[in-house]
Order: sequence, then C-alpha cells, then structure tokens
Amino acid sequence: MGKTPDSNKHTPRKGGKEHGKDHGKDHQPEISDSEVLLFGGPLRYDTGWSQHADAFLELNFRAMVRRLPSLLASSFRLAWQADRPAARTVLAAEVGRGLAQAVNLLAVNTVLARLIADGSVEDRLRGAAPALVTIAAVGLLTVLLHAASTYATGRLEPKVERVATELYLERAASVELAAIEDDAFHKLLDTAKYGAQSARRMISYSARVVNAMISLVAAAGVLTVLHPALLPLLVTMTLPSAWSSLTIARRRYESFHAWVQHARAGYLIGSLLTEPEAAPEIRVHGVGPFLLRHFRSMSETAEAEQARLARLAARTGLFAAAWTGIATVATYATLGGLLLTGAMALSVAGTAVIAIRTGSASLDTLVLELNALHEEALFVGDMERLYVEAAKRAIPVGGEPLPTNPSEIRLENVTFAYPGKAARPALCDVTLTVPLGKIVALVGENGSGKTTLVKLLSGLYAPDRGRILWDDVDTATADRQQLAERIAMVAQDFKRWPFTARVNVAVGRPSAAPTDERVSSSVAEAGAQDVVADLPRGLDTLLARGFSGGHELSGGQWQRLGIARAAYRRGHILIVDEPTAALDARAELEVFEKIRALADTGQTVILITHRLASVRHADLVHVLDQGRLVESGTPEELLATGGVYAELYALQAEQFTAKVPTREAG
Ligand SMILES: Nc1ncnc2c1ncn2[C@@H]1O[C@H](COP(=O)(O)OP(=O)(O)OP(=O)(O)O)[C@@H](O)[C@H]1O
Repeated sequence: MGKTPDSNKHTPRKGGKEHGKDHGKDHQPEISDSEVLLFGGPLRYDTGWSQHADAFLELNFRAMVRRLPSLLASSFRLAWQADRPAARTVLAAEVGRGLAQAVNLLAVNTVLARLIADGSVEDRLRGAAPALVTIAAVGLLTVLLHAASTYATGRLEPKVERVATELYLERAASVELAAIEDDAFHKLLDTAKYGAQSARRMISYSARVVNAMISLVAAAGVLTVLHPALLPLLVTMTLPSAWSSLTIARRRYESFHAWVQHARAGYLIGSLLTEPEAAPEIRVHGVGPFLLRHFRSMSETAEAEQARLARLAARTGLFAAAWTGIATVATYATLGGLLLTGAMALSVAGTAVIAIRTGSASLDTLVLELNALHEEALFVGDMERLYVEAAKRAIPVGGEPLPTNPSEIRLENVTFAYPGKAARPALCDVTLTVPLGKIVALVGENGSGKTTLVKLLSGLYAPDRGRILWDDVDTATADRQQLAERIAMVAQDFKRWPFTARVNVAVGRPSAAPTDERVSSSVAEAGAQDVVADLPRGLDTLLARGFSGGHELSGGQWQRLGIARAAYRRGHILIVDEPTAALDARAELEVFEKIRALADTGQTVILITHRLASVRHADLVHVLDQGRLVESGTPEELLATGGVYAELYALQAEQFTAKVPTREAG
C-alpha cells in the first residue's frame, strides 16, 4: 500500500489525552505544584487536532465494482498522456501473454488426449509432438512478452506518477486562498496526494488484470466444453477469496479516510521535534517530552486501529477459506462422480483437473490483482475528486479589465466573515476609499480587521456582502490576473523562500527576467544593501538553514529583504503590513523614508502599522475597530477629533514622556 496512515501515527478519534495519561506517566518530567496549577497538570491539554470524528464512508461491493471501469480508464488515460508507445507496449504484451496461456492450455489438452489415446507409445508421442512444439514456442513467446512488458512498465510508471503529481500540484496551486484554508478541501488535498503513487502502481496491476482475465477466459472456455457443471464450481471455489479481499480492502480504505487527518497531525508532531524553528523552545521550555507523549498516544491509538483491522481481516479470511475448502471438495467430488458413472472419460478428467487448476490460479490472481487495483483506484478516485473540486474552486480566468489609471478603490458596505463560528465578522459593513497615488494607513488594535481588509483588496478573498470598486469596475467581475498584477505585498508573514538572496528578491515577479540592475535597485530601495553586503556570498548566498552553505538572517534583515521583493515587483499598489515590526529604530526611520519617497513617485502605498508616529506621513488614515470603520481622515484631523486614533496616539506618546516609577529600596 505505502500510504502513511497504514503505518503511521494517528491521533485518537476522540481526545488523545486519556491515552496520554495512561502511557505518559513513566516519562513525565518533574513538574512543580505551581506548574500543575498553571497548566492543569502535565498532558491535560489536548493539542486540538483530535476533535473531529469523521463519519465512515458509504461504500459497498456493487459500488466498488461499478466504479472500477471508469477508474481503470482514468489510469489508462494517465498512462497514455505520460508515454504512448510504452502504454501501447504494455497493453499489447499483456494481451499477448493472456492469449499465449489460452493457446498453451489448448495444446496441453491436445497432448493429454493424444497420450491417453489408443495406439503404440511411438504413435501417441508422434501425435502429441506438434502440440508439444506449440507449448515450447508459446513458452518462448511468453518470456519475450514478459520482458517487453517489464521494460515498458518500468518506463511508464515513473512518468505516470510525475504527470499525476504535476496535475495535482498545478490544480492545488490554482485554487482560491479560501479553498486552501478550508478544512474539507485540505482533507481532500491530504488524501489525494496518494493518488499519484497509486496511479503509478495501477499500471502494473492493470497489466496483470488484463493478463489474468484472458487466461481465465481460456480456462473457463475449456472447462465449459469439457462439462457444463465444472464452470460454476470453479466460480464457487474462487468467490470467497474475492469477497474477502474486497471486504478487507474496503475496510482499509474507510479507515484511511477516517484517520487521514490524524495521520497528518501525528506526522506534524513528530516533525516538530526536529524542526529548527521549534528547537529553542523545545529545549528551554522542555516541550520535547510533552510532544513525545502526544506522539506516543497518537501512535498507540493508531496501533489499536491497525489491530482492529487485522482482527477483522483474520476473521474474514478464515470464513472465506472455509467456504473455498467446501467448494473445492464439492468440485473434486463432482469430477469423481462423473468419472465413476462413466459420464466423463479419463483423458477429459485429466484435462479438467489441469483446467481447474489453471483456472482457479488465474481467478485467484485476477481477484488479488483486481483487489489491489481497486484499492489503488480508490486513491486515484480521490485525486480525481480533487481535480474536480479544484476546478470548481479555481481562481477565475478572464473577466472585466480594470481601468488603466483608476483614481480610487472604493469599498462599499463590505462585510466578510471567515468560515467557522467566529463571534463576529472580521469586517462589518465597511465603506471607505483608497485614493490612488497616496499613502493610506490602516490603523486599529489587534484583530480589528486590517490584514483581512488588504487581503480583500488584493482579491485573495471575496466580500460576503458589499462591493469593492476600482473606479466603477467591481472586482467581483474583474480580471483577477490583472488585479494581482497591480499589487505588490509585504505580508506580515511573508514567505522566507529557502533559495538564494537574489531569488528571494526576484521571486517578487517571477515572470520578469531577473536583471542584476533591477535586483540591486530593489535592494537599495528597501535599504537592504548592508544586509546583502554582510552575506558570505552576497546575493548568491543560500538563505536556508540546515543546507550546506545555507545562511540564516535575523528577523529585521528578512523584513528588509521582503520589502526589496515588493519593490522588485513594481506593482501599482504597494501593500505593507507591519513593515517595521522587526526593525530597529534607525532602520524603521529609513524604511518609512523610503515609503514616503515612493509615494512622491506616484506609487500608492497601503500601510498597516501600529507605530502611529510613522502614520503621520500618511495622506489618509482609516481606523478600524472590531471589524468596523470608526474614523477616517488625515492624521491631523484625527488627532484634533480626539477619537480612537488620538487615544492610541496619546498612549504611545506617553510611553516616551511618562516618568518611570522608581523602585523602593529593600
Ligand atoms: N485565516 C483566518 N481564518 C479565520 N479567522 C481569521 C483568519 N485571519 C484572521 N482571522 C480573524 O479575523 C479577525 C481579524 O483579523 P486580522 O488579521 O484582519 O486583524 P488585524 O487587524 O490585521 O490584526 P493584527 O493587528 O493583530 O495583525 C480576527 O478576529 C482573526 O482572529
């Protein structure tokens, strides 16, 4: 199988902490009474991942069989897309092998009939000779076809996996941000990623299924000719193993779906323990044993699930074996009866035994391979569901063109709530204007909706109610590609790409040819020359800790590189979300100076910051409070009005002028 959840560490279905309590005792660190009071004791906290109980999927035998042809077809389509000549070779070689087996069986039948017939041994051998030569020739052909199929399958499999993976990644990258943040879609992304490997494995399973089917048809044909009662008996002999294999596979698949997110959580916890970003806290706060206990409790509940599946598989297997045993005895008893009553000749009975053995071997192989194929096909099915779902949630292509030189962006009664059960929408009935070519600041306390507002402006989310207009063009119908083209953004949590410093800047506009001049001027615009100069290999230094030659930057240094990236993008609207949070006082002044200079060139800047001293240079300030717009105006107007802005401003100013209380001695 190779799916992680089979061998993986799962979170419990309901609350992993009970398990943690039972098993963590021996490994708990010394915890003081005060810590017990503070944290409710070790391991009383759930990590928050084990709160979902997924319903088992509705799948039945008939549905599985019905889905199989379409899934097989999709696997073949992928193979065709990946490498046509190889796909053709595999198909031809396997059909050839199946036919060869049929010819072989017929030749064996002839040999037996000739050998048991009347006449001298010499005559009988001579009579059997052509059929024996056929058997040898067919044997040789089978070997050659097998070699051709092995080679073509080996060539085809990695290509199929690559094509499927590329499709998966391409679709995943083209969906709306809201889809990526949606739990259900993320679960689909999780399960679908196994589809590419499954598509790869389906190639050889499909080949063997084709082969087994043809040789089974041959054996069944021979048996039917020998005696009509033999075919139903052969089917009865093999049905139980078919039923048992499919039942076990279905259970495994259901279990996989129910546990896939637990598996991801378990994997995440395990990787947290080795992650460089978590390493300091793990050591200083002693988080290691806590994570380890959770990892263990997840593993143990996962093991319990695996044990449950194994118990059911053993029971199903036993039942099927008993059924097969009875059917086998019945088959041979029928054969014996036919012989004893003289209803069947000895030579025919001999061929019947060979045909039954060949037939049941083919049927067994068919069931086994079909089962494996079915199991893989289910995962390919997940991948196909993702393709469909991703297409539904894809960022739309095309739309109304944006005005070339708009004068303003206007939000009209915009309301937006994140999915889930938030107490209030992140933005509520917001109406405001962003005049282009100016510096507009968004101000407000934590969680007031500033970042959400700029994400809506950038088209990352669509308003639930209200409109966002570029002059008179509604962004709901506008060309999203064009909208993104115009925006350059330094998000609060901008991506620190594990590439060189040069790429970290030039990735601001990957479609542009990265000229040294453009990279250097962007670095200069962001005041990041010193950051680059200090790097061991300048712009060509790899910024990825943990890789040979990799280097790490400080938070402030990264921030300047992030600003350089946005400058490199040369978007019409520059959105900077907390651009100076990690900068020292001098660097902060410098960055705001640069931002002001940008505005002088006609660049629109939307600035989110808590440093109100820096907001003084803004042309317009919008103040948000709990998702609502509460004030708008120039900084001077807002200070004069004495509202929220003035209050926050006074609070910050006070910090520099307020007297520090002296500590009493002793
Ligand atoms: N991806 C998300 N999913 C769900 N809720 C979110 C998400 N991002 C933000 N929120 C919620 O939306 C509200 C507004 O958040 P937002 O990040 O816009 O505030 P902010 O004013 O930028 O805050 P800060 O000053 O702390 O950056 C908050 O209540 C926050 O919890």
